[in-house]
Amino acid sequence: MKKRDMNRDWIATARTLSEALPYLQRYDDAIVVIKFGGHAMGDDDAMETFARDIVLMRQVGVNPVIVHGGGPMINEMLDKLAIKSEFVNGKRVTDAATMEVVEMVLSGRVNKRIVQAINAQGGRAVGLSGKDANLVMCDPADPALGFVGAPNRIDPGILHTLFRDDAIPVIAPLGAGDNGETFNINGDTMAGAIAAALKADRLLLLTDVDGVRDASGEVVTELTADQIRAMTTDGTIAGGMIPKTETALAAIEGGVRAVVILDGRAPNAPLLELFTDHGAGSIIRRG
Ligand SMILES: Nc1ncnc2c1ncn2[C@@H]1O[C@H](COP(=O)(O)OP(=O)(O)O)[C@@H](O)[C@H]1O
Ligand SMILES: CC(=O)N[C@@H](CCC(=O)OP(=O)(O)O)C(=O)O
Repeated sequence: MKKRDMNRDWIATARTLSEALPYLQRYDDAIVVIKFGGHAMGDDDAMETFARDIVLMRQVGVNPVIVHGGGPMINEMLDKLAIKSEFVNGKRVTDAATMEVVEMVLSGRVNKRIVQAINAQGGRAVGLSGKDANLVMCDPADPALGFVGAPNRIDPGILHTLFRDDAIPVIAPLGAGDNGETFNINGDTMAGAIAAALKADRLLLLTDVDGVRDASGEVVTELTADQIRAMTTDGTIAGGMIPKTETALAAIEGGVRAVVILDGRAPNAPLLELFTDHGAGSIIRRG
């Protein structure tokens, strides 16, 4: 069995504290940005487990930052309102009416659900979007996509303030434009941009597969930038995995130490990744 695939259930393994200590020390005061995608969110039990993991991370000295998605929840609300929606290269074409719904669902329902789940586990989560404290300013990504934003200026000051106050930032992927517009940002893009601005120690992209798979379907546990480019060119990396691997490369380029693509539905996935030798998913390292 490959190292990173081994025994996923770390909690059940009943490690002794002395075994766990080196990992805890390694991540003391580390900044770990976690992208929590709509497909990874699952039911209330999955949300509770995720929230418990995040609170534990904070308790052992990590500074977690959650950047969430919510694509499926936006789709559901657009359907109810009979607003049609389409994606181009993994990004939602966003007109003014769609933008209103996107903001309502992400900043309202999804953001507050995560905040509440973390706080119910004893954490101090604070919900915000890229519009708060000028965290993320955007340019239009592409005129054909409407109000889809490309982050151009990030001011992570508010996040450092929250770290000092023992709070856990939970960020909805929206940004502000220079002319008062609201922009919709792909969750992976947002997480990568924030991780780069913070020069994070780790960016965890939680998704609904156990890592990046090769042509034979095996998870590649360690990936290089060259491998990613080759696998994208030959079509092995496709669909929703393209924005993730692109985000990973951009984040590494921007100063993030390592990016991991892993299954957010697996119990305790973020803890397994940080606090075991075998880790979880596919890792892309800087340098
Ligand atoms: N090489 C690959 N390895 C793993 N998943 C891949 C690969 N190529 C494409 N995919 C697809 O990418 C999906 C993950 O992207 P997406 O559905 O957008 O995730 P999320 O909603 O979590 O952001 C996987 O479920 C899988 O169908
Ligand atoms: C521009 C763009 O596509 N924005 C996304 C934002 C939410 C998101 O990224 O959600 P997941 O991570 O759950 O896919 C959208 O409108 O769906």
